[in-house]
Amino acid sequence: MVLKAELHCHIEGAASPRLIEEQARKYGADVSGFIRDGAYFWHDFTTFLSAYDRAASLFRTPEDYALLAETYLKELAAQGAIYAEFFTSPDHAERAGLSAQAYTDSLGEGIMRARAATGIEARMIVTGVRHFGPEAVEKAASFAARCGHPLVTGFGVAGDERVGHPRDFSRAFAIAREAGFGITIHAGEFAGAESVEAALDHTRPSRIGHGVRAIENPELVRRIADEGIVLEVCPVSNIVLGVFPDYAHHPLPQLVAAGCRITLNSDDPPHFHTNLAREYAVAAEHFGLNETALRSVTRTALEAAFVDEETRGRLLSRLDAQEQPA
Ligand SMILES: Nc1ncnc2[nH]cnc12
Ligand SMILES: [Zn+2]
Repeated sequence: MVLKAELHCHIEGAASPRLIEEQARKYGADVSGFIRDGAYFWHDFTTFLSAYDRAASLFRTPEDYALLAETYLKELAAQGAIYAEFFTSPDHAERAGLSAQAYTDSLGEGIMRARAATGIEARMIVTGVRHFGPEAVEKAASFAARCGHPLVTGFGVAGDERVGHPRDFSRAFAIAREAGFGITIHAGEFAGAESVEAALDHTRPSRIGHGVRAIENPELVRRIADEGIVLEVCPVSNIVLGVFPDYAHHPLPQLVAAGCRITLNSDDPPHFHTNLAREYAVAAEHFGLNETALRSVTRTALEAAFVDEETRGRLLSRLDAQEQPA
């Protein structure tokens, strides 16, 4: 099995419907508005985001979050992943009544449990939510900068790309860069190439969440390739959310052919009926990536990971060891 790595997954979006139903029973909440017959139920990006918010509201204690992170990472390790970064959202935790610090510490506890059980290495990317506004995003960046958690190594922005403009978040990203965090921003998913270009210009990320609609502007694709910006591509998410009509129209092969560095990610796995193994299988089946190409996707993820060089070295040699014929 090809060793894998995931850089783009929202921890609240990784909660299975079953876990949400358990939480709903625990807190006496009604989830019939967004879960039916054991599956998430929404019909577009806006109703997906509201299902996401409602699911997130059912994680209210440190143990809830530790269990969520531990469960997600153990499942990932079982799919052959040796490394994972996931997006955290202090805003969602605070809206559920938990402090950002307690939230982050308990997710960190889940990471340690999963690492003890499976060896998987994981880090957290604190994110601001675009449609919660610039002040909220700046607050998330300031929290990340002062939280001092050793497993928080990145800052990003997610949420509704149709709201606001990257220039609104340049101060938040300056705070995060100042603190030495890796920088990634969602762009080029529900807005076009101009949104990706603005994200590059105003937030200077080393990675872009999705970024796939950069394909609309060949100049921009060349810039991404030349600058070595890594695209956190989420193929199944893009099809299920209707960013592209089908895999035949997904630009991943063109982006790779143009020299862009890409990784494969599940984004919000149970919402899109996917997981990391499925993303790799889709890339093999629909984009013609053979085992060597899939392994180089994992290598790109490890090279682009927001992780210390010693850990990066250890992960890369695990990948290389798999390459040597037994
Ligand atoms: N695919 C996505 N795009 C933007 N924000 C998100 N939050 C969770 N999943 C997301
Ligand atoms: Zn995402």
